[in-house]
Order: sequence, then C-alpha cells, then structure tokens
Amino acid sequence: MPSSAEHPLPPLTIRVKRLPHGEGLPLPAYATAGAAGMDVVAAEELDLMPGQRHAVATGFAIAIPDGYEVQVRPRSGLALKHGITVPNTPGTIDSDYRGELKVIMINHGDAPFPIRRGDRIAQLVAAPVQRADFAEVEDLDATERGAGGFGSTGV
Ligand SMILES: O=c1ccn([C@H]2C[C@H](O)[C@@H](COP(=O)(O)OP(=O)(O)OP(=O)(O)O)O2)c(=O)[nH]1
Repeated sequence: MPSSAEHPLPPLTIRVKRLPHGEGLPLPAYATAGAAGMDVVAAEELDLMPGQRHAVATGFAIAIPDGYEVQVRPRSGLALKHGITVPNTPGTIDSDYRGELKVIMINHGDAPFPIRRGDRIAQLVAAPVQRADFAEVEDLDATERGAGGFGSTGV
C-alpha cells in the first residue's frame, strides 16, 4: 500500500482566480498528506444565528477541468462541537461555473456562531463525474429486491 504521501493519482489542476475581497487569504489546501478535502476559509465575517443559513463568501472563483466537479462538504469538528454544517452537502461546483465559490452554512446549534475572515469553514473534494444517458424501455429486468426499499429489509 502506498503511504498517503505517495498518492497514486496525479493531482488535478484547477485554475483559481482570487477576487478583490479574497486578497491575503490562503487558497484551499490539504491539511495533511492523506486529507481528502482541501480546507476552505471564509472571506467575510458574520455571526450565524441559531437556525440561520448564509452563503459564505470565499473570495475566489475556479475553473474545474471538464469531466470533474468539486464537492463542498462540512467539517466534522464544526458539526460536532457547534452544530454548524452545510445543508446542501455535498454542494456541487459545476465545471462550467465561473462565479464566486460560496459555502452555504447553517447553524443547527443553540448559540450564535462567529465566522471570521480566514476561519476554515468547510472542505472541498475534487471528484470525477460519470455522465449518463437514459435509455427508455418498456420493462426493467427483475431483481431480488424488486420495488422494496426504504427499510424493506428490516432494521
Ligand atoms: O455550495 C455551493 C453550491 C453551488 N455553488 C455554485 C456552483 C454551482 O456550479 C452553482 C449552481 O449550483 P447548483 O447546481 O447546486 O444550484 P441550483 O440550485 O441547481 O442552481 P442553478 O440553476 O444555478 O444550477 O452554484 C456554490 O458556490 N456553492
């Protein structure tokens, strides 16, 4: 098994454009050699009130290569300690999106949560996208599961 420092796949290069309000902030980066997600920091300040949602500015825009996406995921520490999460997780950044990347955050906790410029608020995971076509048919092949779902196999 390769160690995490010898990742088997070459890195994907994503072009990034810093926006004026992103000046001076670190770009998304992996915290450890084996981290799946790049920590992304806030480019604005607010106190997120209990129950409040906000699309937090990151101060940059990206151009993802065709065939890939970037997923916006919560940080488990913020979720566990403060109830702060990403309601649309995994947020989808399309390869043709050129606007500012924003992190939608919600406060499920019971106290206001301060977001300060430079705070690590979420993580970004780059992933390949399998596109699909639908082929319309009259009948689908039979399976053991059939139409059973939503707990049909028991607890
Ligand atoms: O957490 C997110 C989710 C999305 N986006 C941006 C990038 C994405 O490419 C675009 C559209 O996202 P999505 O397809 O999820 O939004 P939609 O509600 O379907 O809107 P649209 O009609 O613009 O596609 O918004 C973000 O910056 N952060």
